Amino acid sequence: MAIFEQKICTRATLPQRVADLPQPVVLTNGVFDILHRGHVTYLAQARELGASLVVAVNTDASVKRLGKGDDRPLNTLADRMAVLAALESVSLVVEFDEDTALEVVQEARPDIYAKGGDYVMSEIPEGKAVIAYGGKAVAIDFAHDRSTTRLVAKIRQYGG
Ligand SMILES: Nc1ncnc2c1ncn2[C@@H]1O[C@H](COP(=O)(O)OP(=O)(O)OP(=O)(O)O)[C@@H](O)[C@H]1O
Ligand SMILES: O=P(O)(O)O[C@@H]1O[C@H]([C@H](O)CO)[C@@H](O)[C@H](O)[C@@H]1O
Repeated sequence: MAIFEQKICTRATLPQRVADLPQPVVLTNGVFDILHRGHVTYLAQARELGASLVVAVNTDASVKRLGKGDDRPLNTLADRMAVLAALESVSLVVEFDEDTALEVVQEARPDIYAKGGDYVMSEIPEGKAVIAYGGKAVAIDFAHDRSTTRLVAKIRQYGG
């Protein structure tokens, strides 16, 4: 196992692993199917909001329920988590199988919850939960116009 894979933790150990991190802790969540420049810039900015960054990653079954396409995710949960764990900005990676990361937020109780600017914090369950217990919810503006879905379409167009 590569050393960075030690950043991957189970749901059962999440509260203790979060408590052991340098504080304050930022948490975000998402699919992160094919990592692109938008993602890595966004993750670096999220990490800068605090001293540690936890990334909660959708399981393959929960990605299917999001309706991004029958063939998504292209990368398995294990691969998506390993790639995220290898990033300098990321402190801890955990999976979640629910439709939203609300329960993960409630278990980890981060000081700050971050999401890309395509979400309105006061409208999503994770954002509402963090605000309710006195934490901060931050929407980070897109610095680069990129998307995994568009990358996949481009590869298919030129892939023959
Ligand atoms: N270009 C971008 N700039 C900044 N943040 C982004 C960008 N693309 C996605 N994000 C953020 O990264 C997280 C994971 O996004 P996601 O995996 O849905 O990326 P995506 O490229 O939009 O994927 P898809 O095209 O499959 O929907 C989300 O919090 C989202 O807000
Ligand atoms: O990568 P995505 O599609 O931005 O990630 C989704 O974010 C949703 C968001 O947190 C609003 O609740 C979440 O519900 C969904 O499970 C994906 O993580």
